[in-house]
Amino acid sequence: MEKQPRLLSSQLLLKNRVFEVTLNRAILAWKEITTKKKRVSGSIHNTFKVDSYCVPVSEIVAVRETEVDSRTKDEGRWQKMSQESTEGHSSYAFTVSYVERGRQHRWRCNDVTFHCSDGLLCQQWVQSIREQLSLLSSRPKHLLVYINPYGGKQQGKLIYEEKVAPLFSRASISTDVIVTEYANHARDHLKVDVDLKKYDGVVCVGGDGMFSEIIHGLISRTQADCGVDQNCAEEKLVPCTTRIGIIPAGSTDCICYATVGINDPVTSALHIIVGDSQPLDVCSVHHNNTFLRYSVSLLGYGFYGDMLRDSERKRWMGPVRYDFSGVKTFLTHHYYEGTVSFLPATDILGTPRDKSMCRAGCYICQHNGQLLSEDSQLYKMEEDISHSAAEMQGDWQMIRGKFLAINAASMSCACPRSPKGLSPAAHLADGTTDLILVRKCSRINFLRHLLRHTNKDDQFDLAFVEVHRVRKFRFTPKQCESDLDLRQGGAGGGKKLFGQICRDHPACGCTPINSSWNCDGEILPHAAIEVGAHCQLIRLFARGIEDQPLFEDYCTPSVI
Ligand SMILES: CCCCCCCCCCCCC/C=C/[C@@H](O)[C@H](CO)NC(=O)CCCCCCCCCCCCCCC
Ligand SMILES: Nc1ncnc2c1ncn2[C@@H]1O[C@H](COP(=O)(O)OP(=O)(O)OP(=O)(O)O)[C@@H](O)[C@H]1O
Ligand SMILES: [Ca+2]
Repeated sequence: MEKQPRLLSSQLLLKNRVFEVTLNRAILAWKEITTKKKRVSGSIHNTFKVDSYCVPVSEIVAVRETEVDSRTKDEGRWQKMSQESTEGHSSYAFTVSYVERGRQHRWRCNDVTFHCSDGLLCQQWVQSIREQLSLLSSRPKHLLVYINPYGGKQQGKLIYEEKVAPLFSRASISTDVIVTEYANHARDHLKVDVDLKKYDGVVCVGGDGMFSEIIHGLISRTQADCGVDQNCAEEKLVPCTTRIGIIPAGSTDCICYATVGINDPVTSALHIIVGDSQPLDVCSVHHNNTFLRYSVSLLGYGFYGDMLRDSERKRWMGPVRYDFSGVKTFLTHHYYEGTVSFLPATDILGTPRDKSMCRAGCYICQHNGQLLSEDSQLYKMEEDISHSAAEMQGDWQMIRGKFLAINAASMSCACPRSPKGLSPAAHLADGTTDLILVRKCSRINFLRHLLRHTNKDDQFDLAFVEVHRVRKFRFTPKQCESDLDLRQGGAGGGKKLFGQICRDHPACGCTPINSSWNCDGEILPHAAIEVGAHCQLIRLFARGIEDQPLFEDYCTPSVI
């Protein structure tokens, strides 16, 4: 690795011990060298114990001059250390706030205070660190915050005021805060009213439903500004440039959990402050060439759709509603007939059965997404051509059957209920979704499948379960299948008829013969849908789940 030139180096006091403190463009480091007496088989030896710590500049939250309490002044120590430097008998200090890693991907903001012998040196340190921080161009300075006061356990406002706002102000981030007054308030505000150029990002305090509002607002706004028609399922959507931060305060918080590794408000606030960026795939859902919704986590028909429909009536219960409705839906054991057709993603790295998972800096996402380089533009054009060629050649596969669940997971969907998620090897930004088909089976077998979401066993390694990594898929419930046959027989004309039958058929999407689609926690109004994955359409203030260190020394700043 290239060695960075030193910007500053001084001997400073920390907790009454002398440290050599150095700053370069990338790292703030401090190292203590003390002589200690050690008794070895009866005789005394002098040994050196070296305590060294370092913090990447990119993980420094802020630096400030600190008032030194006269009772704790380190004058005596300074005199011992150097007669010269303590001539004025005064002490000055500055405090650096930085990211400290805890267990299970938790981040905390920790402080370290260095004492200097003179005020000028202290100011020089503060100024130098601030200069380095100001060079970090990906950090947000001004944010628009939406708080859902009714999400999860209704703690959104409190969480923001007590845990997040103080960190933002320490990091000199200014905010405009809107507490939502009704459902879709944030979505509609973003769609039309907000001057997005004023902000470096949008933050939502709430759950997956609140996040969904934000992405609907931002994506629709971006398409409208660029003249893209969302109703056309074949349109290539324009990526949103405004990054989104999620402060988890919902019931499932799966998007936060799967992109950060934990649903913890302080951890998420710190990822926003350091200016992380994680692209995310988005699926568009259409019915009969009409746009319905976007999905980033789960599109689930059958089990998860029925569970959601039941749980909506129990909102008053808070997050446990999902467990009640989950057990009830499990006991009901409904299956649904229909046809799933899908376009497998054959030209990419990775499969849903991989043992390795999507992690921070994921190579598979980078490769499959071919981020923003000139090559990638070329690649994308070729890719588009080859996709449409594949579609025309009829690489679509079709499965007709009776299903307990049809799930499309565009990310792992890891959450506290299932830390590995619905599709553990799914990728956040590879431009695909994992289509999981659970065929009709006995209750006990379905329970085995569900239980495997919570332990190390493979939930796909069962005869009645199959999983495909796809770019697009369609579902047609049995009641609309006659139309599907027509559609395959004749190109354009069939499409019109498909819509006709679906709309006129009383059983389509609204009677108990069919299930409903759970689209990131919202019920869709139609059972017959057409889904397409859009690679890296949005960006979050996150970095993906970090690999855990091999040895469990979680006490950052990292000990060198
Ligand atoms: C025996 C224990 C089995 C546990 C199986 C747990 C599997 C959990 C998989 C979670 C997947 C979450 C996907 C995320 C979806 C979000 O876009 C959406 C919006 O927030 N959340 C939900 O739809 C809310 C989803 C909430 C899912 C709760 C499912 C609870 C199932 C309970 C089944 C119990 C059977 C017991 C039989 C005696
Ligand atoms: N002021 C408000 N009043 C009523 N509903 C609101 C308000 N603001 C937002 N909402 C709606 O509340 C719904 C649920 O919110 P949210 O996602 O924050 O919590 P949750 O459903 O408990 O959590 P999760 O989505 O993680 O399961 C969202 O669909 C959102 O549209
Ligand atoms: Ca994906």
